[in-house]
Amino acid sequence: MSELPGIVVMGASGRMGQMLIKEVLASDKARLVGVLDRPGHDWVGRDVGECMGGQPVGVMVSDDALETMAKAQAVIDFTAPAATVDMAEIAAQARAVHVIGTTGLTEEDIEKLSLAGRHATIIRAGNMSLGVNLLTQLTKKVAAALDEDYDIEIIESHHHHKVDAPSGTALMLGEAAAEGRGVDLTEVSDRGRDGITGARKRGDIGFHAIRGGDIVGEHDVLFAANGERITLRHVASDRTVFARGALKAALWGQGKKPGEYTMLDVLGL
Ligand SMILES: NC(=O)C1=CN([C@@H]2O[C@H](COP(=O)(O)OP(=O)(O)OC[C@H]3O[C@@H](n4cnc5c(N)ncnc54)[C@H](O)[C@@H]3O)[C@@H](O)[C@H]2O)C=CC1
Ligand SMILES: O=C(O)C1=N[C@H](C(=O)O)C[C@H](O)C1
Repeated sequence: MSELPGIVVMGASGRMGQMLIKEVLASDKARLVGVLDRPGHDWVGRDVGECMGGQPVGVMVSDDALETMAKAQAVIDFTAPAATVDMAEIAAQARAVHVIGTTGLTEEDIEKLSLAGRHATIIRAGNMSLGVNLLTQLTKKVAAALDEDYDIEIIESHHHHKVDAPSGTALMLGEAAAEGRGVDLTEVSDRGRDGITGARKRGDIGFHAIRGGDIVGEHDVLFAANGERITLRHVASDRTVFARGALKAALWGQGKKPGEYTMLDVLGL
């Protein structure tokens, strides 16, 4: 039997699920041992290679997470909040690393994941790309160097299918800016202004979401003062950057102690 870590991909039919399956199948460091989709999905029971329009790969789409996870060393999960919270318990039971890319999680969801993280290895990030994780560090540094004369606004753009706002990445960047400034994001966050809002409050961090077409993911962090502006920008033009990061996280997590980790840990940033 192969010694390579066995990976399960959750949300097989999704935009990210399909990217992840291709990434794992192409890897010489991991093997695809299972794929999951939600009960009732028409891919369930069929070979995932064929579902994706190619040759069979010998891995059937399942809706039975418990059974599928028994073979796995890691599960990569880019699905929806309720599915991710349910999977956290199953991954912990299976002693598999749980790599979470799902965004739109509530505080309550995050608390449940933290409970699971007491006895499981969880790696979670609203964006798994190297570029965005580096950008969080740059954002923190710039925010620390500038005072509140510089208004911080985070502008994100995504495809028209995206269901959550602000994006997970925008929230990561907001957290980084707040940390750099030494403030609590929940106290300064100003989301999507509309109507007679009054003048901008000094020290606020603003969030704005654009949704349209097939935009993969674009994020600007604007520092605007009287007389000058700085913009830090990341543009993702291909979802492979997220899939590559997620697989790296699944491999990095092998043998790590239970706990909650981020891509900063994985990338050593
Ligand atoms: N952290 C990161 O780097 C990135 C995160 N994302 C996030 O990943 C998530 C998914 O994004 P997309 O692939 O664009 O969405 P999508 O809607 O194309 O795919 C979601 C998939 O999850 C499946 N699913 C739903 N409930 C399930 C369950 N109980 N069990 C198994 N599968 C289930 C759906 O059937 C679907 O195949 C979103 O939250 C998105 O924001 C997306 C890209 C990058
Ligand atoms: O839903 C998406 O597509 C993306 N979601 C993540 C987010 O919410 O930031 C990451 C990336 O921007 C694509």
